[in-house]
Amino acid sequence: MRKVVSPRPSSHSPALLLTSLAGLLKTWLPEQRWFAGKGSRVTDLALLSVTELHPGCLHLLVSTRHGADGANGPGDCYQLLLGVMDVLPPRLGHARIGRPSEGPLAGLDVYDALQDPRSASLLLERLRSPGTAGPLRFEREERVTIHGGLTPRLLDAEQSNTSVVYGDAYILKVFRRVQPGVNPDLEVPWALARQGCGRVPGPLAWFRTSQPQLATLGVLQPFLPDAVDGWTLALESLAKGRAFTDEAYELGRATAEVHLALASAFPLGLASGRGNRQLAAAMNERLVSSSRSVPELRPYAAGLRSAFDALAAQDSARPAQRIHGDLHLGQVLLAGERWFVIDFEGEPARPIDERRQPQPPVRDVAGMLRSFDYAARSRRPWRPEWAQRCRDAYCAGYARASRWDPRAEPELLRAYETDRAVYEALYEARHRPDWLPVPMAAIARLAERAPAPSGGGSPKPVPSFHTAQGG
Ligand SMILES: Nc1ncnc2c1ncn2[C@@H]1O[C@H](COP(=O)(O)OP(=O)(O)O)[C@@H](O)[C@H]1O
Ligand SMILES: O=P(O)(O)O[C@H]1O[C@H](CO)[C@@H](O[C@H]2O[C@H](CO)[C@@H](O)[C@H](O)[C@H]2O)[C@H](O)[C@H]1O
Repeated sequence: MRKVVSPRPSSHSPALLLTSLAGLLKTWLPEQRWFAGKGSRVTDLALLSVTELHPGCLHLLVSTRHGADGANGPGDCYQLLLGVMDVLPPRLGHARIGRPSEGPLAGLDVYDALQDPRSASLLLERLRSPGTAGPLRFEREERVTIHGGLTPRLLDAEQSNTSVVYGDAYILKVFRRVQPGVNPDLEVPWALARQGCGRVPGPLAWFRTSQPQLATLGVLQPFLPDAVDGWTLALESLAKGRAFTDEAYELGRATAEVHLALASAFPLGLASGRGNRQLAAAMNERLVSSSRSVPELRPYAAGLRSAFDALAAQDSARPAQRIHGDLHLGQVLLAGERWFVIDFEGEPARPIDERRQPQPPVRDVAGMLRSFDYAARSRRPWRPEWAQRCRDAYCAGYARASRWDPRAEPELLRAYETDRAVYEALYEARHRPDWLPVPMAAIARLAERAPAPSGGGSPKPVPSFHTAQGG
């Protein structure tokens, strides 16, 4: 008979458990979408904490170094929930990580417990009743009812984290790459909910660890059951040859409303401390460090720098505030006729302290403008005019709600779009190498192009994503 095995962490030291798990995890981790080291070998792996969540389910924080980091890189921390059984039933076959040949778990099946409905349900129960488990602490909003007994399903989305949907009521995002500090995806929606901002689903419950340092591990939010994300809608509009300008306009308005709420909820930045020269210098530094990992960027470095130089040459200092930090079409959901903004984590590769710094809101605007370009370029025929119309509508909607039209400052937009495209090139090289041609097409254009007065202009044709892939 199959049985659930309970490898009690108290009886097996992390060092001993590692003898069972190191080999398996070194193979499994690089295959995961959320692992920041696609295609490179995990060179070092250590267990930072091990907690038994329930019999047969271990909560692990592991630190890894992979080939792309180099042997002396800082390493990354990942959150894993591992199930252990003597024989995995076929219904969980897809979740199998492997069977260790040595150590305390030798001969047992180890699997990704988030894909096991039983473990996912028990996690919801933990979140419903505040308390601790070793270094883990589960907390929740006191004033809301969180229902139990809902059927869990793993979200089948291309994600940086792993999300479980319970019934049609809640969505739990389990952060995979964990960094010390309060995750902005808890901090920001929590603060916006207190502002009464109706554009963001507010957190209902969350869990964190105190070891090896304080870090947010997961957030439960209301699930918007009929919502469709902006990326899906944009691709649909392209496929059907439909305009997306009404949606883009409303999205611009929603972005500006969220920015206004963020400006009230958090302290504003010192504009003088983030003058244009400093902003441009930081962008240039990111270009230099990204070019180390993405050699494809190197031929364009001088041209890209000219975008940052143009920003540095401007006199006015930039007002700064908390922003979304990684705004794109996949981070907005249309429910009925209303846009919601989700995923305030910021750019997941950056340190949390940096992501929490006030920034000029144009950074989010640039992220969304780049996203229209991504959508237009992700299928054939490439539709630059579709992206241009979306840009104009989005900026007009933004101007309507905020009284600032991003198109009025083309140098500013070019610098921020360039910075975003450099980030995207690094992101794609690490996570989805097949997609690298998409930001690279923009890199080629931004490196050559002086900004057009409307912030638009006809980009030079470059191979589309599918052409680049040979599709
Ligand atoms: N509150 C929600 N209601 C409905 N769907 C959601 C909600 N939050 C997230 N999603 C879905 O989950 C996907 C991934 O969420 P996201 O927070 O962007 O995770 P990640 O950071 O892992 O990419 C979204 O694209 C969306 O489809
Ligand atoms: O996982 P997150 O949503 O936190 O964001 C990361 O992954 C995104 C891809 O899923 C990536 O976005 C890039 O690709 C999108 C299309 O898949 C496109 O809409 C965005 O404009 C483009 O930046 C994002 O950069 C990354 O942080």
